Amino acid sequence: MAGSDNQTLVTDVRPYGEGDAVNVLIRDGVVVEIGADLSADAEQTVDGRGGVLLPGFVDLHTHLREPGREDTETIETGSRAAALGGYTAVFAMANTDPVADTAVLTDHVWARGQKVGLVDVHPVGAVTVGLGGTQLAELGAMADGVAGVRMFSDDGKCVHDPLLMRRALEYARGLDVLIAQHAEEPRLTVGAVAHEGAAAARLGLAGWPRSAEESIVARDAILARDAGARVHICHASTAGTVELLRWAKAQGIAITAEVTPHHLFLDDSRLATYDPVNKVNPPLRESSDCAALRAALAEGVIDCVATDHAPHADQDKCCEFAVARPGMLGLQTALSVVVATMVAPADGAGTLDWRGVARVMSERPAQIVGLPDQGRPIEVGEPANLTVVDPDASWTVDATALVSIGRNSPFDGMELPARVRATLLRGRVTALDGAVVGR
Ligand SMILES: NC(=O)N[C@@H](CC(=O)O)C(=O)O
Repeated sequence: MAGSDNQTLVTDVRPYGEGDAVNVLIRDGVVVEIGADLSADAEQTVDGRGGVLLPGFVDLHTHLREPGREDTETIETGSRAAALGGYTAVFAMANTDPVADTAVLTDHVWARGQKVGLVDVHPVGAVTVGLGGTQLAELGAMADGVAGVRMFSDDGKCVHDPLLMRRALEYARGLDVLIAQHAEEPRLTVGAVAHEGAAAARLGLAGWPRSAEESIVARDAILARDAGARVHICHASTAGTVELLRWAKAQGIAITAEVTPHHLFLDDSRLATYDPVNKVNPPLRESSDCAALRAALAEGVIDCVATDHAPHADQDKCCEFAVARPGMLGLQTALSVVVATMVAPADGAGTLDWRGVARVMSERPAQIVGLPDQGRPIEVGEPANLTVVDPDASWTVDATALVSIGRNSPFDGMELPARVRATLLRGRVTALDGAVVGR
């Protein structure tokens, strides 16, 4: 008998990895029942045996390259990677070509993401026209558009003019939107390609000092304080940034921050091969920075994990280190890297449990941008944006098997723990056992 076509049953899962396994019934995109002996005439049943049920992941920082560089990623291929990675919402950065600095473009990105239908693709609007850093973009028009843009960033570039940043924060406060800063004082990184430290010095690579990031984090915390605005720090990468965030939060400044999976895991010892797959902005730092970032994420000084998924074409990446584009793939490996660094690290000293994973990959990101239907508790009556994780799986990353068009994964060939088994967007299965499930 055909099942009821608006119902999905997820069986034998442990919400947040706690308690006994339960079945979860979803109807019309909403969780309607959770129970041990629950059965239902559902159209689709997801066998979650042994799985941990988490709220769907939310990525505040991804590059989908459409429009302009569809040879490296499109909204469709990026959405597929997101679904396979357990994501139900992603924020697509504005550094496309043309730049997403008008409502026409941000509304287009939103509409395209909805048409693909695998993940909610929220466009990030540019702070300045063309990411030029001299003239504010029409934040209000983008916020009022169909996409309802709620986050603005010149990511890839820093809004380095302090007066312009101040104005942006003042407007953002009025519009109740978020400015996300790529913290890099450009005068301190002219020609820089790697973290300024012993490894870069040995290899003859021009250095990107920690102070380039930290000076902007400190400045923007103070500007946000005086504007009474919220500010979000993209891809925090240094131990000093952690201390500045701790200070600013203690003052009551409305500052939040993200860390990428690669900055939690990889350090500048990776540079020794000169392989440009390890080139990224901000650069891979020292192992002491990685340790500080992990501790800050566990403690909540850093709020969340964001991928900074940055696909590039072979011709832009497989070339001399100094000229290669910075950036790494992240969507399909993020959960596994978070587990490898925070939940089940090799030394056995895990600092996050599954509830903590839900906090940093789903709840906090949704709260930071104010998404009402994401990062919600797993409870009856809540929207069924959900991810089933196999905590006992292990897999070897094969960059050629990832669904992004770019192949630039620094985790290629590594064996990583845990795997996303299923992703559900408003109750509809978008990924199952490593395959995308289309509409
Ligand atoms: N994070 C990266 O290394 N790359 C980003 C932009 C940037 O921040 O340089 C990209 O768009 O490729």
